[in-house]
Amino acid sequence: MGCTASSHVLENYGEDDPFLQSQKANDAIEQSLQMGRQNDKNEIKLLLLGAGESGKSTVLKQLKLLHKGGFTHQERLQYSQVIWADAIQSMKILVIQARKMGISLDCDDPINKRQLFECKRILLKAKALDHIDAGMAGGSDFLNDYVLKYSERHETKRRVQSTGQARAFDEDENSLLPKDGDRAMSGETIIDVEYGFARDGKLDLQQIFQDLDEDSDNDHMFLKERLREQWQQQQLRHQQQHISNQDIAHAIDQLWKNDRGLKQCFARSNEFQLEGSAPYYFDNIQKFADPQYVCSDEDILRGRVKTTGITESDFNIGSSKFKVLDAGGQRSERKKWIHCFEGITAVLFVLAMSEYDQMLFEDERVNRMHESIMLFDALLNSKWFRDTPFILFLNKMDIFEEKVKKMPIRKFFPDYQGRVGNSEAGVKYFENLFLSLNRSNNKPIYVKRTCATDTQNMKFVLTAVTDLITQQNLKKSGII
Ligand SMILES: Nc1nc2c(ncn2[C@@H]2O[C@H](COP(=O)(O)OP(=O)(O)OP(=O)(O)O)[C@@H](O)[C@H]2O)c(=O)[nH]1
Ligand SMILES: [Mg+2]
Repeated sequence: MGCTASSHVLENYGEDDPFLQSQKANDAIEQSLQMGRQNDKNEIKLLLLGAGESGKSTVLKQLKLLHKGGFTHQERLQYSQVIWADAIQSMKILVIQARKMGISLDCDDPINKRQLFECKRILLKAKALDHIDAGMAGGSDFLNDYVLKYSERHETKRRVQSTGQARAFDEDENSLLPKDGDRAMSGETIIDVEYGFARDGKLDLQQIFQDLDEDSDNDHMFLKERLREQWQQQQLRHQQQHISNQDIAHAIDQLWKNDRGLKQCFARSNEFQLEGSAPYYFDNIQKFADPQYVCSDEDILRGRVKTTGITESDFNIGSSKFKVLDAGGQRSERKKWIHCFEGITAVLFVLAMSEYDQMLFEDERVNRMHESIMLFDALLNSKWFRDTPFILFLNKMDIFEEKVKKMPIRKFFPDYQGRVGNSEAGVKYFENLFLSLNRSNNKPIYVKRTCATDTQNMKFVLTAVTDLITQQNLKKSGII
């Protein structure tokens, strides 16, 4: 109506009349709004969902490699810091867990395995934060995550932070309000208990002892003892020889290659929390030790930076515009999911197939595969996605295929009838289990087997998936 009326009225005005000028401006704005609405309608919104560590961000990284020319220099520098710190901490975890599990280590033998004993001494003395640029690694986000991951003291906190419920996500808007367990860690004293670091990088042992003394938990006796040792060591610290990155890399390399106990411990790493890419870090430890090292594409795909919140990335794929939303998958992140549920063209659910024998990082009482089943069920049958197609990525197939040879699926899923070691039977079992959760007759689920760290595999899969979604979208909007 505005258009006809205004063109009729306009005939009575000269070109430079202020009224005419303002009408023209209004028309232009209206036209651009309409175009915007049209573009929004044509834009494909793809939402990446799944449990923490399943590989969502790795899928997004592959999309960036395929359609955005790859990673920035800044990202490459960030990952070289993060990976070096994770490599040091992951090897320490193996030593500590081996002791907890009663596995005897070659490196604990100062007489017959003198060299390995010395390597272990160097490793345990090294403080990862001393050897990286924490600012470049991601600043306070990195430090928060680091403490949560590597302080024994935070095992219970992880659970509290995750809200402790087996809930998938909050369908109820009211439940989006912060709860007791949601307190951000940033307001608290951040101390890496094991290595005695306060947030500002200074040792705050007095505070640590105070915290531990208040805590009557006997589990902390071991920790207290270790802290006392650390404290004594700190007194000597300035007189001690500086440990170089090369010393640490050499120690990790030797321990990884030659300590039989550490190998046994690694074989049981489903019983504790260890970075999935730790073997990759250890195999390539020399390059990560170089402070000038700039990460390759493969390093970035293997590296792990937990997603906090929801990130949006735009891609032009063929003649379509894609907006890809990547959501953090850990429990504490899921309350944010509901904010991006509207107007989604397709949900891409990433499942880590290899994690059928592992427990959640957020709650070590819960099996990761069970968590994914519960999550997929809740999302697939939610009111938000009644008419939304789902794509299910059976991810981490490379690890799964190796793992099924040694770790029987039936141990964790008693109704599994397939042969031990038969990966095809295992994949079919989990695929059918997930497909059986679909309570709608007309909602398609497309399944793809993936190894998100493999660029060749992902190029093939992602091309097929983006083609499929584009076709579906064109059909839905009546264009074809
Ligand atoms: N071997 C192997 N590693 C994988 C695969 N997919 C992902 N990873 C690794 O798994 C780790 C976690 O991957 P992310 O992509 O960060 O997981 P995420 O789902 O985004 O995790 P959140 O952000 O916490 O929700 C990274 O170290 C990846 O390199 C895979 O198919 N094979
Ligand atoms: Mg992520």
